[in-house]
Amino acid sequence: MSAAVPVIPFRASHLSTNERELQQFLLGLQEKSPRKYKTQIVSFSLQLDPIDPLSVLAAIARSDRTHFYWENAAREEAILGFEVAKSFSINSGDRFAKSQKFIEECLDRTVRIGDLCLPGSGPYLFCSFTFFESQQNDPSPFPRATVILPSYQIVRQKQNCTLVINLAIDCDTELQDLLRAIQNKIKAFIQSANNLAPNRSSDRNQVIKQEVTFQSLENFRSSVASALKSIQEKQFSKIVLAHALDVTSDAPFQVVESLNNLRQTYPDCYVFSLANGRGHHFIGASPERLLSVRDGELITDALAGSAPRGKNAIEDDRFAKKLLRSEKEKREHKAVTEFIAERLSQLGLKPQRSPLKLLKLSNIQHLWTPIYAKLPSNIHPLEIVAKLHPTPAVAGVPTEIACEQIRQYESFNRGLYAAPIGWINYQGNGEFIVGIRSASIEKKRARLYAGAGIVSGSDPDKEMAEIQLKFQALLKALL
Ligand SMILES: C=C(O[C@@H]1C=C(C(=O)O)C=C[C@H]1O)C(=O)O
Repeated sequence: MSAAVPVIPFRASHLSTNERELQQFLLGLQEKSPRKYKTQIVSFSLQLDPIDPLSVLAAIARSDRTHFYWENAAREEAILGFEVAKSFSINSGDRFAKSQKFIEECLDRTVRIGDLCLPGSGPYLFCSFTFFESQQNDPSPFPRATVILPSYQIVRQKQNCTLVINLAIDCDTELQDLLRAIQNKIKAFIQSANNLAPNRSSDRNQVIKQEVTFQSLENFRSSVASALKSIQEKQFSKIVLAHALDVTSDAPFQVVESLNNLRQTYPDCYVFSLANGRGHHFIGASPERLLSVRDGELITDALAGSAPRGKNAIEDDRFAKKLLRSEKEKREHKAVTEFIAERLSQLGLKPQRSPLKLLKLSNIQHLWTPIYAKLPSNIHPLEIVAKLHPTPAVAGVPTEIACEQIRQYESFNRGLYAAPIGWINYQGNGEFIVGIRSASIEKKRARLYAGAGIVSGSDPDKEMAEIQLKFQALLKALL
């Protein structure tokens, strides 16, 4: 559907002055509504004075409100979507193809108005998928596939902010009431979104830390030892085993404060939060990009092989050199690069690998190979997600056997841990990360996840130290 352009209040602060024109436009749309769809969507992009989307989240967050938050502090990019204009979720098979169909249909029924030259303008659809297509243990609070077109979306790119309002309109929609309600809501969240303080209450930190014991990690160590035996017997060559750490606090966890901590400590990671509107959150700071598509350029990261950061530059350099030279770590890493390159080639793409480098985060460093490819417009980002997930960075080699074994070894449901989470916009650009370094949160309870890749030559004690390091970093951010 082509984008019609009415008289437009391009700035959110001027919305009320142009209310009548906007209402006329929507009325015309309502009257001429094509019969193909009962409900049409109007996606309205406006310039917003610079605002921190996390402070808007602080202002609007409520346990019954769905949201999607995404930030890469180093790139000075943040995206917030909240409330639901249109959504799709399934718990059955073929989830990537069905999600793609929903997105295509949703965009087909959307009329885009406003200033579409603004960065981050037009509708974005937010997606999450569980690690496994079928869940065995307790059901996850997040379905196996969820796609949401939010009612409100704020995108910040450096100092530019864009507000997108997505309105679902059918012949019964009372336009005047709808427009008034929107204006009141926008006024309210802009007014109450103050800058966030740079955080941290050390008392709370104490409370949580005291309750956490790492005893259960013994099970992790014995799983690693047993997996190593199977690797020796050549049942598989790599497996990524994870552990879930349950933490309770005497007060509800503060999601926005935790996100604020995460973005300050991990500016190079993707900080994210998903709220399902029923009190469950999934948050984290992931260093691993499953894919990024911008104007026909695809980037995906092979990230596997780890070492701690040193206490000073000399020690750090020693750890880095050891990591870059380690045959075992390089084997673990190669399993991922080869898998990604092969899967992209199966889609007819020509992947180009960058030379091996290090990704240094504040607590850990990883072997990292960015992989690039030109992406023709007939390949949807979700087709790539379907092809790549799960990579050997979070599952193993061969994939199917590793996944079967993961189910045997891990007594918890992975849910969204290590699973694809991301967004796709109307231009076909999008980004997905792998949901690692993450926690699911419900009121006073949090479940933290951490995993490590096991190959021949892995040492159970070192793998245990690696996941302990990952847990400690997350615990610190949760306050
Ligand atoms: C599985 C996780 O991380 C993965 C495992 C890594 C490793 O074992 O070296 C490194 C990066 C990630 O691909 C996790 O953090 O939970």
